Order: sequence, then structure tokens, then C-alpha cells
Amino acid sequence: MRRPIIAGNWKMHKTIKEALEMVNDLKEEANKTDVEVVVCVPFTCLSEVKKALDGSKLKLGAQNLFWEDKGAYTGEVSAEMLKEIGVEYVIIGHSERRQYFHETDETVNKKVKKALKKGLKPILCVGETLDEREADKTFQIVKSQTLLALEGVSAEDVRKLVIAYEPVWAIGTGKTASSQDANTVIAYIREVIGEIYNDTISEEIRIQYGGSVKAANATEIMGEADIDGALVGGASLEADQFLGIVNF
Ligand SMILES: O=C(CO)COP(=O)(O)O
Repeated sequence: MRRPIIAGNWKMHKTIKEALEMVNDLKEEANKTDVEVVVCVPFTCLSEVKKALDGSKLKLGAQNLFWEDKGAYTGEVSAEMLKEIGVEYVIIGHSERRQYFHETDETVNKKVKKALKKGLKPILCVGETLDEREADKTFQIVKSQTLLALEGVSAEDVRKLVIAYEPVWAIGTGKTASSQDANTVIAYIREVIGEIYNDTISEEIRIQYGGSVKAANATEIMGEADIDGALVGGASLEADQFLGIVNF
């Protein structure tokens, strides 16, 4: 039985003060549920949020990292720096990073490997654009993104990773994939994992859906057999909305 995981991706939102208010509103509920609840906050909030979590079951995530250990990489943050703060999860390969910051499958792979090496759990994002979907390339795209991101990742390590299927056209648009469509693609990603690794890992790996998830559609999405949770953008910024998803 896979444990559901609901992660909030705050993107570039919230000052430290706002982050602390939000975390205080979430902590108690996170302690009551069997769902694993994660907040992926901006780098600037990580330390203070970590302190505020103080024994709560709410988990801390970052939204990116760089693959080198140290050096002249102005503006970048290493895996070790995140580990030092007590970060557990890190989003890697989000479509916004692929689109605006030119991340490629190759750099995503480097980041995944470094995160795992340093003991961070990647939330690996894959998903097709609208053009790719309309050209019937959804399966091809998610397969190649998954294969390339996981190149050189051992069976032991891949168990620590979560995959988020986020169709790019559903992010921040109010359009969601139908829960059946999302489930079909996620079941396919599971198959790809089975081809790379084995049936046990394919069965055990957790795969989330992301893209306009709200309290109103969470129950339906989470009801699908292959969907193990959600990666939530906009609706993770308000405690009531996010808790509505967590308590789907
Ligand atoms: O990008 C997302 C999560 O990583 C999804 O964003 P929205 O929930 O705002 O569509």
C-alpha cells in the first residue's frame, strides 16, 4: 500500500513572516493525517520554516538545487546546503524551470543523482506541453523524460524518489487533466519504471498528479488507482484550500 503524499509547491510566493503563519496553520492538521504532507518553500524561508516545524509531521521541501558540491556558481544552492537546514524533499525538473531556466533532461538527471547521493528525496516532475499533447506525443514525452532523468539511478535509490506527472497545459490554468486521463498517463509512467527496474519498484513508487489541483477536485483525482498524491501550486498558498486537499 503506497502512502499518499501531498506537496505544496509555493513557487516564488511568501516572505518568511507569511511562511511562518502558513506553517502554523498547517502543522496540527499534518499531525492528524496519515497522508504525508510536504511544503516546498522558497530558499529564503527554509531555515525559519524548519525551526517552526519543531517535531511536527509536516515535511520540508525545496524547489531546486544545483548539481555541483561547491564553486563559482553565483546564485546557486547545493544539496549539502539544503541538507544542513534539514530539508527532506526537493522538486527537480519542474516545467517552469525547464521553460524559463533552460533546464534539460540532462541537467535534471544530474540534479536527481546529486540529490539522492546527498540523502535528499527528489520530487521529479515530468509532463507534456499542450502542443505535444495535441500531437499525440504525451506518452513519448513522459517516457523519455523519465528514462533520461533516471539514467544511472540505482534501484535502491529510486525507491526514495517521488514522480510528479504535471501536464504543462494544466499548470496554473484552471484546466485539469480528467482524473482518468491523468491516471492513464501515471499508469504508463509506472510501466516505464517497471521496464527500467522491476515490478516491485513499479508497484511501490509513488506518483503524484499536478496541475490545477484544488479541494474541489482532489477527491476524484486521489480516487484513481495509480495516483498517489498531488503536487499543488496555487491552492497550496492558502491554508484552508491546501488542507481541503490534504483531507481529500
Ligand atoms: O506547478 C504546479 C505544482 O508544481 C501546479 O500548479 P497549480 O496547482 O497552480 O496549477
